[in-house]
Amino acid sequence: MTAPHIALPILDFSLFRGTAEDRAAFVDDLRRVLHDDGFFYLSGHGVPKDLIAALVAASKRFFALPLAEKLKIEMVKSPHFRGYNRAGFERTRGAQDWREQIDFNTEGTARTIGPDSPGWARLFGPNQWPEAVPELKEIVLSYQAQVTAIGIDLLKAIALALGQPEDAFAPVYEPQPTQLLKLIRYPGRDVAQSDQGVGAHKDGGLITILLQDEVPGLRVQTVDGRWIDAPPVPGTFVINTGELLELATNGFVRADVHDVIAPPPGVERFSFAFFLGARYDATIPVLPLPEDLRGLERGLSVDPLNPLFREVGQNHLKSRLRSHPDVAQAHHADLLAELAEAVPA
Ligand SMILES: O=C(O)CCC(=O)C(=O)O
Ligand SMILES: [Fe+2]
Repeated sequence: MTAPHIALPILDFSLFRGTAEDRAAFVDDLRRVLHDDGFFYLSGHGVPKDLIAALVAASKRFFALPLAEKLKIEMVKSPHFRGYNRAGFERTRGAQDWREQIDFNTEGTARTIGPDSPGWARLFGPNQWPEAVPELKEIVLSYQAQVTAIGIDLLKAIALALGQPEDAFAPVYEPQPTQLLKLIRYPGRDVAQSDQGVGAHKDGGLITILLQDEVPGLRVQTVDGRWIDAPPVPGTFVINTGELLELATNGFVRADVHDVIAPPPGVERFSFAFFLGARYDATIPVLPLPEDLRGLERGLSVDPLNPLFREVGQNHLKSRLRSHPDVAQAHHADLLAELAEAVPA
């Protein structure tokens, strides 16, 4: 088998943590990549190999459990959109995604909800942890902490690349960013009822840190509309910028459309997607880019079927309600009515 062609750039994060000269070189490369590509591989990230191996192995143990065991933590039991979903139970633009997954977010306690609480206040709460794979909790919390630290460092590098002070994004993520982590298994095309592993979409947060196991399937749409493959490269993460960064930079930073094609019959694919997002009560400002970069802003592409809100909590809640109609019906029917008014079908 020949090695897959790697079309996306690879950046070495150890440079950003190195000498002043290395750091400046990393930031220069990053500026170009953010504008031209929106997606890149990150090597030299420093997350221990053992922790990654433990996460992959524990996740595979979970997905190999009998369905009844996995359903003990089914997402529909959680008003906070945490837990397990069977393949075909999540939707992108209304069409079924053929992947099973567990969603975790920042471990917390539910807020008391009153008539004046914003809808997004319902998103805070505890995760659901599988009793049958008890080690998963410690591994997930430790991995989540590691990728959060990388994401925050990357946001500092991005701020510098945009001619801002390195803490320019701190007001939207401090003291507690959202930390959505999805452990994902894509069954082969013998099980999937279409080739949609996950349908074409942009990620909604600030930055996504994706760990791929061994099977390819991720595709990215380039600025000229072509689709390119982003196969796994050992020792790297795939990084992509989300819609909040596109909003903050008036489109200087690309948030690329991407999808996942279901694997061939009999083959399963595993991936681990971490979405670092802003605080739910934050509003995304437009950064004052330096003159030379401002000339390269692309503006925002407005999709009437998927309006983007600068209010982070409202944005995130909208995407959760649409992706998980079963959870929405079971716990948030009142919010669905409001959403229908805001976004005509
Ligand atoms: O599984 C992957 O490789 C990517 C998943 C993805 O794009 C997402 O969950 O937003
Ligand atoms: Fe995505």
